[in-house]
Amino acid sequence: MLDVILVGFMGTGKTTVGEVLAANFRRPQIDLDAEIVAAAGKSIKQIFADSGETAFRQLETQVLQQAFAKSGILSTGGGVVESAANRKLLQQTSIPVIYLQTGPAAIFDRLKGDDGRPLVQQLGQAGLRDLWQRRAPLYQSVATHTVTTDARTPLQVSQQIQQLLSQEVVIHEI
Ligand SMILES: Nc1ncnc2c1ncn2[C@@H]1O[C@H](COP(=O)(O)OP(=O)(O)O)[C@@H](O)[C@H]1O
Ligand SMILES: O=C(O)C1=C[C@@H](OP(=O)(O)O)[C@@H](O)[C@H](O)C1
Ligand SMILES: [Mg+2]
Repeated sequence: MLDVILVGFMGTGKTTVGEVLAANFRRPQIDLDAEIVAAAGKSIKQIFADSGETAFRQLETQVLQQAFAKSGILSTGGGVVESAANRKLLQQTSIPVIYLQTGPAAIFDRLKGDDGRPLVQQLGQAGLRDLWQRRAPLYQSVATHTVTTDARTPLQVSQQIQQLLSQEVVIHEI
């Protein structure tokens, strides 16, 4: 069974924090982007270039569905909430869904030199901000908890998630 699912915009730290949590809990990390790359046999940039975003989203939904049969820490990609079917899966699960929330300025700062995210290049800073505004309520709609990351290191974010998860267990035990 999955322990926790991380959602949030690009650059909020889902992959990095997922790695820390996986190491701390001694659990596997499942990163949807890595699963997509493995399934397609090419990079995300190349999938977007060869087949377009729609094809990428289809693969993303497939690997999300498959991930629910696995164990560990699930790091999603920022666009996973674009699909209503994906949102339904995330809303219906009993697994905690943590929204890593970071403001657009900090996100752009983290990603401006990044070459692996096609949408960062396509949209630029203003376009990313618009996408952030449009997606923010979608992340809220699937999340059981929200953790802000602007002024926190990945280690601090992980510690806060661990604290939330330990409270979660206590609540279930009561
Ligand atoms: N809390 C944080 N503070 C500062 N930089 C961060 C933080 N979390 C992640 N980063 C950096 O932001 C970039 C994107 O992180 P990543 O984990 O790939 O995000 P995501 O998977 O959400 O897109 C990386 O360079 C990472 O080191
Ligand atoms: O937000 C998005 O639409 C995307 C986010 C990326 O994952 P990260 O959120 O891990 O960067 C990756 O799936 C792809 O570049 C598209
Ligand atoms: Mg990631």
